[in-house]
Amino acid sequence: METKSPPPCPNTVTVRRNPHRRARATPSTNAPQIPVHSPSSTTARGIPSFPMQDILSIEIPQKGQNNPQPGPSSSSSSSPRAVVSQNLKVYLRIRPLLSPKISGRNGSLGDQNPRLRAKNAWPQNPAKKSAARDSNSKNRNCSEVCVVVNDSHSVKLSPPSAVRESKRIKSEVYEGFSHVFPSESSQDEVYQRMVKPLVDDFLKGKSGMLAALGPTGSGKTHTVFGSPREPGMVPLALQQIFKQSERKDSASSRSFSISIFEIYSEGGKGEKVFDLSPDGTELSMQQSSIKGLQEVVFSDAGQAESLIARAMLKRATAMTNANSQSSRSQCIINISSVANKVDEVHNNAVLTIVDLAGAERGKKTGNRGARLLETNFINNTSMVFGLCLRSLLEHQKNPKKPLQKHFHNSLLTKYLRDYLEGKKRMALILTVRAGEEDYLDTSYLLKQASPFMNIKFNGVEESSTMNYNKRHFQALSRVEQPKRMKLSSHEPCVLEEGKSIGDEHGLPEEGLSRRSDRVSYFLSEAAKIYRSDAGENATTKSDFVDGPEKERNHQILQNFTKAMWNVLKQYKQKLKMAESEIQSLRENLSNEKTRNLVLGKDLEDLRSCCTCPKVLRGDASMVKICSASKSTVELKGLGSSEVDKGDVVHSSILKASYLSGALENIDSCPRQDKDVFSEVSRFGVGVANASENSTQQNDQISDIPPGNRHSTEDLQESKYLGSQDNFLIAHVTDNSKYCGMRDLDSLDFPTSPKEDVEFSQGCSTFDVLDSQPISDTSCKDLNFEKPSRRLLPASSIMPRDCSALDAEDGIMEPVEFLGPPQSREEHVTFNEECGAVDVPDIEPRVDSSSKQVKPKRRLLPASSVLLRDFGALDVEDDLEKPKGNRAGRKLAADERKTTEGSISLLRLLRSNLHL
Ligand SMILES: Nc1ncnc2c1ncn2[C@@H]1O[C@H](COP(=O)(O)OP(=O)(O)OP(=O)(O)O)[C@@H](O)[C@H]1O
Repeated sequence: METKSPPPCPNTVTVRRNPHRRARATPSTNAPQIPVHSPSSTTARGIPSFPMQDILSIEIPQKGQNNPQPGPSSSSSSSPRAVVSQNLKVYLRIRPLLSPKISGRNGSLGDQNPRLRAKNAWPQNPAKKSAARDSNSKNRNCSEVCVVVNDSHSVKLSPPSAVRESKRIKSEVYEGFSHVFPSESSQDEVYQRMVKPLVDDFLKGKSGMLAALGPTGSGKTHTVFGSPREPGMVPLALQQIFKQSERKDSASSRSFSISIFEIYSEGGKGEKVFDLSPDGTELSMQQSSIKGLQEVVFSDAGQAESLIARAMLKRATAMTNANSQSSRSQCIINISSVANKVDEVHNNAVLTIVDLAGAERGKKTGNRGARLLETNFINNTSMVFGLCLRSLLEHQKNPKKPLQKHFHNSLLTKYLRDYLEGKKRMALILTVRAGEEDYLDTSYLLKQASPFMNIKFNGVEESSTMNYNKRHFQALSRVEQPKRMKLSSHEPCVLEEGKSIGDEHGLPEEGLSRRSDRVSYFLSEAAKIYRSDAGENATTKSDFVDGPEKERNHQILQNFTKAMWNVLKQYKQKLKMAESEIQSLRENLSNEKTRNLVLGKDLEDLRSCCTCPKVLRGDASMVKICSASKSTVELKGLGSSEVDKGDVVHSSILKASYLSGALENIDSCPRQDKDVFSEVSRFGVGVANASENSTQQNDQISDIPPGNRHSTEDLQESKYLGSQDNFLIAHVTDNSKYCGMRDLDSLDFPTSPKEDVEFSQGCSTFDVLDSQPISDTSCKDLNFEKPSRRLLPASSIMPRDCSALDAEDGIMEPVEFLGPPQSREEHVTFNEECGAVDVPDIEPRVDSSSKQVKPKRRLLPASSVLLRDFGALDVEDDLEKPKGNRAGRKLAADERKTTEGSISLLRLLRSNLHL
């Protein structure tokens, strides 16, 4: 280093990259020495100039910006709060101009060696020679060095005189560097200031990255890897890592792994990733991670260094005019901490060091062909790298400006995406050569990279810590996974655990259902989580969080746990309530069962006491007799086709449907139905049959027992007014004396359990199910004696006048069957005055259990109206009409014909009754 100040350069212009600062306070007495090369120094030789630059840099701490004071302490970032708004650290290292000795070693730089130049110089006139020597020595001082260190944070870049004069380019000052390492800086000094803080952080569990940028031959590889005599940052870092690790007791001794790979474009044909570790092969990249990358675990620095040395031998290099051993690839080294049970808190931190291939200019390197294509790849990667950082900077300046996705454009930037997007902390080391001929490269690099020092890592530390904690938690979860599975698969263990918690909190443990066990399990899990979280936080936060924050986190966790506990308590309360509800329901059920048994017994007793005919026993038939006032009386009767089963009360009364069908099939009917038929037959009433097979039925009338036969033999006409399922049939007998209840003889008894017969006005209650034939025309309370019979209240209000059922008068009530006996309730309606009997739809059915019940009850008001004045009807005409819809399928049509049928029926009645 020269001790003389250079002559003042009149054209010097200071370019400020950072905003101007205010005047500073009085400089401290121990201010750093003014750099001897300071161009701003206009003072006389020997008098140091005012250390303005240094003072400015000392007092420039901006809000939210880390103090760029040199020294390990400034960047140690021991306090995470100081790191939160840290700026990107950009260091600058100036490669020394090669001494003759060194230049001899490096032939490619021979042109820089004055001695070699002198050697190759043409023989000159001694006078001229001495003049030239003087001139050269003067110019060399100025032109040989284009970069001059202003202070530890700034440099002055001076263009070569030729360029300065021709292009009027002025000197520029680049400031704001975290530290400028002058050419005489040793590797160790660089390490101490630049890398040691990163390694310290790494050992504390924080990831970090250092990338070396610079033109080819500027000393990146030298800085990163060094040489055996001058080990670089990687070997020094490894040494520190193991030194620090060895200092700790054996219990906490940690192991580390190294992965080293390169991204290379062979002949510029496309990027490839090669694993540089022993036995490493070509790799592929997925997203931002490299698949199959070997991580070599090592236990001492020596192993690691030998691994690095072997990797360097594998790395792609080539000789160029600028560098005899120029790197042709981007090399990435990852040093990772390996999981250790004792020291889990430091897991997952990665220290990444990147040695980029130096930007090249073809003119300078002399590369051609494939080598030139490599140059393109190298320059492209450098450019993309710079674009990513520039985009990040612009995004930070103006958040509205989206972060560009430049990282997609190269594998290196893809891999380093998190760093290039400001998600992880990184540092840059710019290497430059100070030679005159390096001015353009140096200028380009400084212009490109100096703004990067304004990149901030706001909140990165926090997020880093969070990510770290998250990863740590995930790692713990992964570790704990088998344990939990084991617990869940071995329920006794879980319950035991829950038991202890239950004991602790007074939880019930006995007599609880499986749900309660689960609650206990959840409680125990919650307690476990709480305990593990509390422990984890205790260990994790102790490293990163100071008192108040720790206290706050503790509060949060405590509150969360309280809330969770409350929820669990509520759940327990609900569970208890549900259990008591279940208990009461169970009690109710048992009560009901007992009651049911008693009732069943009573029923049995009643049945055994019952003396009425079987048909009546247990039946729940109903007869509804409508009065003029529409009051209905229901007679419940009796007889159950399912008596034997004892569970369904089968009702049966009058079923004026499928008499024929029933008769024909009477033998196949259930016993009780047969009884019904026989009972009904005593009424001796001819009734219509609505079944489709009426012809057949009529043919088989002869099969009817004599006691019943008269009712069907007297059939003069059977008119089908309904379909198979819904019909109205009128039967008229010659015997005008058949009337009222006698007519019911011909009704088909439904097998449905419950049937109603409604009588119109004038009918009293009558119990159809008397075993005796009804001879009394008075329908007053047709009360058939039977123990199980129940009269509905309506019966009491029934009119006593049952003129409509005057059997003496032989008034045959039209009987309407309005539907199949689907229903267990059927109605026979006797219309007012003339007592039209409206019987609900009855379907011919032999087996009562085979069909669904479908009540269809139809009252035909039109019929009753007509009945009042049926003298006006032309009965004869209707007698000529067809006998009904035998097809019986057109339900709707049949229903429409009901009125018609009624009319016909009335006509028939009229003719029969000689009205
Ligand atoms: N600070 C330094 N002190 C002594 N020698 C150095 C220094 N920096 C670089 N050199 C030497 O300069 C030569 C080129 O350096 P190096 O290979 O590290 O450059 P580079 O930037 O990696 O170039 P490339 O990008 O082409 O790989 C090497 O021989 C190296 O030993």
